[in-house]
Amino acid sequence: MQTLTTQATSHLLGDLPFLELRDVTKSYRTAKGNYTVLEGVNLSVKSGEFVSIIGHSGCGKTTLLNLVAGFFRPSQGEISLENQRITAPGPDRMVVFQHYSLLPWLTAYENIYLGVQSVYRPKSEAEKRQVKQIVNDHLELVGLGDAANKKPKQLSGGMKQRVSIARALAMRPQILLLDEPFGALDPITREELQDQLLDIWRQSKVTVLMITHDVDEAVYLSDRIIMMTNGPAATIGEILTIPFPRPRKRTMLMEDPQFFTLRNECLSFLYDRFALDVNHD
Ligand SMILES: Nc1ncnc2c1ncn2[C@@H]1O[C@H](COP(=O)(O)OP(=O)(O)OP(=O)(O)O)[C@@H](O)[C@H]1O
Repeated sequence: MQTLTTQATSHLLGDLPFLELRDVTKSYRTAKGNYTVLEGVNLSVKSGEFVSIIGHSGCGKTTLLNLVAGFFRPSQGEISLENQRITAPGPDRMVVFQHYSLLPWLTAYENIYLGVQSVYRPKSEAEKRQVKQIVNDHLELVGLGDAANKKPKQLSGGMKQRVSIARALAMRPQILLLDEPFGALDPITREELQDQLLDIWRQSKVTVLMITHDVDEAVYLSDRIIMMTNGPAATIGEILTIPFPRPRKRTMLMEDPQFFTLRNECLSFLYDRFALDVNHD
C-alpha cells in the first residue's frame, strides 16, 4: 500500500505549499440578508496535483472555484498561490466552463490566439511568431491541428471543449480550474476527453482543480477527491485519496475492486451521510 501511494503521487512537484485556502468563508448579499455559502474551508493543494470537488447541487463548488480564480474575494480567510494572496483573476489561473464560452465569429485558432496575445502582448515580428507557435502547439496538444480554421459551429461539443482547454493551457497557467468540463458531452465523448485530459495534464504538469458530478470520473482522474457538505455554510466534509498509480488505464481500473470501494465511499458520503432532504419546503 505504501509503495502504491508513493508511485501514485510521484508526479507531484515537491511538498511545498502551492495553493492554500485558509479558513475561507464566503457570504453573498441577497435581498433577504447575508447568505453564507461556504464556511471555514481549509485546503492545501500540491503543485501538479489533480484534485476533484464533488458535492450536491448548490453547495458552493462553483463559488469555491470562483474564489480561487479571483473572480470574488472571500468574506473571511484567505487564498494564496505560492504564498501570494489571490485578490484578482490572473493568467496563472485559467477557468474552463461547461459551455465552452468560445467566441462564435472566430476560428479555433483565433479563439486561442486572442487569449494568448492578451497575456504576451507581442510587438516584434519574432514575438508574434512565438505567439503563433504557442497557439499551434496547443491546438496540436489537444489533437485539433487540422481544425484550426473551423468556427465553433463547425465543431462538435467535444472539439469545442478541447479548444477551450487549449485556450486555457496556452496561457501557461499554474492552475487549471475546470467547472464540470464534460457535463454537456455524451458518455463516449466524455470518456475520450477524460483520457485526453489525463495526457495533457501529464505533459503540461499543470495543477488541476475540477468540479464534477460524476463520481466515476472523479475516481478515475484524481489524486484526491474533495467532498463538500451541504449548504448553507458548506465546508469540506472529507477528502478521499486515490491511490492508483499513473499512468492509469481505464479498463484495468474498472476491473479493480478498490475502484468500487472508493466509488462507494463517495456515493455513501453523498447519498447516505449528506443526502439531500428532498421533502423540505
Ligand atoms: N452571486 C450570488 N449571489 C447570491 N447567491 C449566490 C450567488 N452565486 C451563487 N449563489 C448561491 O450560492 C449557492 C451556491 O452556488 P454555487 O453555484 O457555488 O453552487 P454549486 O455547488 O456550484 O452548484 P451546482 O452544482 O448546481 O453548479 C447557491 O444557493 C446559489 O444560489
